[in-house]
Amino acid sequence: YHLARNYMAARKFGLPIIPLPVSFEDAWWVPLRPLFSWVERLPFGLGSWYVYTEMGWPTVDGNRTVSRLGENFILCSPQSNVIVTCYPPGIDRILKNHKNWPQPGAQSQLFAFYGQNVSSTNGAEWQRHRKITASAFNEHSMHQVWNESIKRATDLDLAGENARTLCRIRSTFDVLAMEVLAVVGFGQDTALTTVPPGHRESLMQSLGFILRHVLLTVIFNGLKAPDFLLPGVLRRLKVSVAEFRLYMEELILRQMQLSRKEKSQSRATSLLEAMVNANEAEKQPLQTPTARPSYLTESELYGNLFVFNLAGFETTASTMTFALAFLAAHPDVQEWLVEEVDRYYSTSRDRNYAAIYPQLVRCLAFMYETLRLASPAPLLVRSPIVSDELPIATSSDSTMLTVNPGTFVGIHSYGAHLSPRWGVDAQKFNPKRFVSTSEAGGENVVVPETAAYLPWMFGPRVCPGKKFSQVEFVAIIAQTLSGYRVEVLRSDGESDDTARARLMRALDDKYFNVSAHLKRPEVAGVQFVQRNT
Ligand code: HEM
Repeated sequence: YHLARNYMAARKFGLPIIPLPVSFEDAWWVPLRPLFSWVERLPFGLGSWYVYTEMGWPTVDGNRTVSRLGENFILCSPQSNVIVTCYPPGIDRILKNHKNWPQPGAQSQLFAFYGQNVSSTNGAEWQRHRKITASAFNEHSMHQVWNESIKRATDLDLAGENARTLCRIRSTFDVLAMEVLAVVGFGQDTALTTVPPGHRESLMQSLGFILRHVLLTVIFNGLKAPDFLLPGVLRRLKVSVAEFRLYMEELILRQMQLSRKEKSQSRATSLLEAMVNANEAEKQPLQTPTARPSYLTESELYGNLFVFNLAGFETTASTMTFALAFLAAHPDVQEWLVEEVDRYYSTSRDRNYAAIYPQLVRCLAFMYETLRLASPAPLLVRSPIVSDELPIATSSDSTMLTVNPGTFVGIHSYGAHLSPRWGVDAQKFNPKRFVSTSEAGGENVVVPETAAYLPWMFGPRVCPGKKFSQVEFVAIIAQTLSGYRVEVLRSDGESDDTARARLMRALDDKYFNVSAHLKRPEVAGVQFVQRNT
């Protein structure tokens, strides 16, 4: 009945409709979905709906559905209608008017199980969270990101462990990105992969397990059942959630002690310090909320700490994994990058951030292109508070669609990123598309005007870690390429071409879970070859 009702409503939009028996919004479907993967193999396309029933389906689908149905279509399920769009003027309209187009409830609460935070809130609440946390992302911390990333990349034993599967590349950069975040964001320089006294899991183990099972965490976190009644995965999840909370408690306690000791010294405020200070402000008596707009409650402190922990390393590690694989598969691009790295980075004595980072335009363009093809954020769902006119493209022309509150719009980043608007080579890896050269020969990163590009989103709610991730990525790439050539890992007797084709197939086979992951990262890899040998 609900499906029929929604289908009738969807028809009024005059867009192609994909009917679905279930939706990624159905909580009960989440744990059951893997059991139904056989549906996809049914004849006559009977199971073609299956791919759309997980939240990050564009990671798997790429722009296949867009090529078939156009830049706007509707996913119609018993739960709701989702108008999918990758039409640049439509995306612009939503992201630039974020106040009227918040994330709908269920999606926004996905990462709020430790408390409300900058990503789970909207309106004035969001502004409060954002002001406190974004203040720490200043040029001083970018210096730190640069130095720390170079140091950590130098410490990777690429000469010793020179052959790494993509699985190993991912775990290497999971840890590296987390280390950089821990030092710069939280002032913490401790081992993240060992289990310290008083703990049952390492920090990476507990965070990794929560993120792998994030939807189960959302659904079952509040469950008060005794352990012996829980299946193994939920028992382990309980441990990981408690363990990660303990890590956050220790971090906050250490920061409070440090703040007391260093009160008189003037130095830049770290992200953690800004959050702890805001929590201290909340505890001050006799202040009305209007008198202290900069405050975080205890649970909001934990909520934000968790969200920065996950947002700050997953996305970067995902990007690094795809980037190194693309690099290995495209030696010509690598040569082009090495030219820049040798000119500005390898020859510099002090590797000063302010002098060198702005010169590494090609390295940044390389990040842009990696994120165009392998975005960690495939579908951003929004819903208007008051009715709004959404520009859409139909098969014959462009027009406006009235979208009422309660209707969801899904911004399809893969559709936007792989659109023919990027040119005939839209499906190909080509970082040069992001570089413009001035008459004097200077190079700059530019996004082609006709296309929509939103790996970090844009508008007022753009990712606050955008520059953090750019500086980190460029530093790691420059440091790596200054010492190594990155090649495709070949099996015994395998030709270069066969190995490259195998690598590219592995890269095509991806799925979404918090960020982009490879389904079979163990079947291909890269090799680091020292450049001066
Ligand atoms: C390649 C790296 C990164 C990419 C592609 C990326 C992408 C994104 C995207 C698309 C969003 C919007 C999500 C949504 O609204 O649903 C977002 C939000 C966010 N990102 Fe990033 N991010 C990256 C790195 C980082 C880093 C390094 C940090 C922190 C150190 C960070 C912190 C955040 C936070 C806190 C939000 C929520 C902001 C808000 O809602 O106001 N991100 N990011």
